[in-house]
Amino acid sequence: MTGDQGLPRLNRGTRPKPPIRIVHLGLGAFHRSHQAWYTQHAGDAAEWGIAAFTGRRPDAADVLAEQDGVFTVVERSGRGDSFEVVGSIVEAVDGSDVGRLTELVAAPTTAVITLTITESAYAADIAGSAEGSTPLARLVTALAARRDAESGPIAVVSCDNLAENGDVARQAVGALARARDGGLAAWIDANVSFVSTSVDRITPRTTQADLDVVAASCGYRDLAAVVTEPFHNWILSGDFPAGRPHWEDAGAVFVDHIEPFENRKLWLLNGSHSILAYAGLLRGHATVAEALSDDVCRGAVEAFWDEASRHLSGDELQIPKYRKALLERFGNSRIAHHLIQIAMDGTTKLRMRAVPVLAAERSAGRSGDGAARMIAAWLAYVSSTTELQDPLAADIQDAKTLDGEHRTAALVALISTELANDAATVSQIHGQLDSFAATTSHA
Ligand SMILES: NC(=O)c1ccc[n+]([C@@H]2O[C@H](COP(=O)([O-])OP(=O)(O)OC[C@H]3O[C@@H](n4cnc5c(N)ncnc54)[C@H](O)[C@@H]3O)[C@@H](O)[C@H]2O)c1
Ligand SMILES: O=P(O)(O)OC[C@@H](O)[C@@H](O)[C@H](O)[C@H](O)CO
Repeated sequence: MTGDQGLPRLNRGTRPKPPIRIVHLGLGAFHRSHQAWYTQHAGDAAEWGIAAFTGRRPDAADVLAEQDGVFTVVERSGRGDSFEVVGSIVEAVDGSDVGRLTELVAAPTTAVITLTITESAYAADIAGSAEGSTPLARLVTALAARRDAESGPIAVVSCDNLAENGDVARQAVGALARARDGGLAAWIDANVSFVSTSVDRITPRTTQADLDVVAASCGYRDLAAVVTEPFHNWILSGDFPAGRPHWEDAGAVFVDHIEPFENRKLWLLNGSHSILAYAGLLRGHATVAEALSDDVCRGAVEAFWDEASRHLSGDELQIPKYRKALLERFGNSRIAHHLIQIAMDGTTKLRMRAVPVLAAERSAGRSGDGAARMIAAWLAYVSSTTELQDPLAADIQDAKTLDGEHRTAALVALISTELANDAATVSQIHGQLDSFAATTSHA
């Protein structure tokens, strides 16, 4: 029992309600701590309201709608918490309400569509979603309405942890549009700008304990609060043909070439997160901070970083400083970032976090042992559990019916067929399976 039942519920009160000019798909914790926060901190925030749609369930929209869209961002550092009410989301909608999505995307006043639909949602859509119930299928329906309304060009901004996320979104949306109507695909090609971004702000799932802290500290009940680290970063590359908020006022950076920044973040931060997730869970840890304090996990992270750093060139990347900052961010034990959350959807994530580094090291004539160990940790982890959330969960279970190196090859194939076809790489990964837990069985 939280003891906060007598407190008033957070509501908008006299806070301004900017007009909707941004539509967001994937109303999760990260959208609230990142894009909504940046929009609130733009100098022209009064002109930019967000209508945010959930992905699979209405819950987050229901809770936020009860608060007229406002919520608390708790910035949690090693020293303490600070609280800020964010009001940039002005409408929270159940994602299944395609009518409202269509209406908003078709409006000429809407200029930007942002996405945090998870990495797997792009692949699922590429595979085809005839029933139109996935976020990108809904987006294509809404873009068709924008074309019909002659409301002009618009920007789609992927904020998911994917390499070249703008291009991935373009291809997925394009494939879906072509399957429906070639004319629509051509219109999208000519009128929709797909912006690539690198997004960063560690934001774990909110817990009841977090909500209790907000109630005790702020004197109101907020069921949509998010807890995040003070650090925030947003690098964007691409055009905004209908305008955008002045996000640079909040620290966003616009660049011509995003790839080095994307790789730095995806490999050094997300890659090491994956190592800590699988190795840490195998070794009995629950959070990032706990896993990092284990020398075996920390050693695996450092070895992977050494390899990845060789393929991240350019003074502007400031790799030593970035690595040092990551150790501090991961070590913030006041943020309970649960490894089990990071461990989800491993097949999709490792394709971007381990495979490119392993391939680059191999091409340079080195072993790529650090990257191979990330894959080995994933393999050992999926072998040790039946509770998996992964788009290829059924294939993982099938592969687990095999033994020894056959099993390893079958599991590696779910991440990269090229690696799986290379017997030396399969043996290399197989040989590392016991790196993290002697008790795990891979027979
Ligand atoms: N949380 C972070 O620290 C963080 C940081 C950087 C980037 N991101 C990116 O943001 C994404 C979302 O993170 P979050 O913390 O908000 O997660 P979340 O679980 O809180 O929210 C994700 C949203 O996407 C929807 N969704 C999830 N899977 C879906 C699917 N397969 N199809 C359709 N909709 C789906 C959910 O319903 C929800 O609306 C991540 O996958 C990642 O790509 C997160
Ligand atoms: O969000 P995911 O599931 O892609 O990855 C899990 C974490 O690595 C990720 O959320 C990081 O915390 C985040 O990318 C930091 O900005």
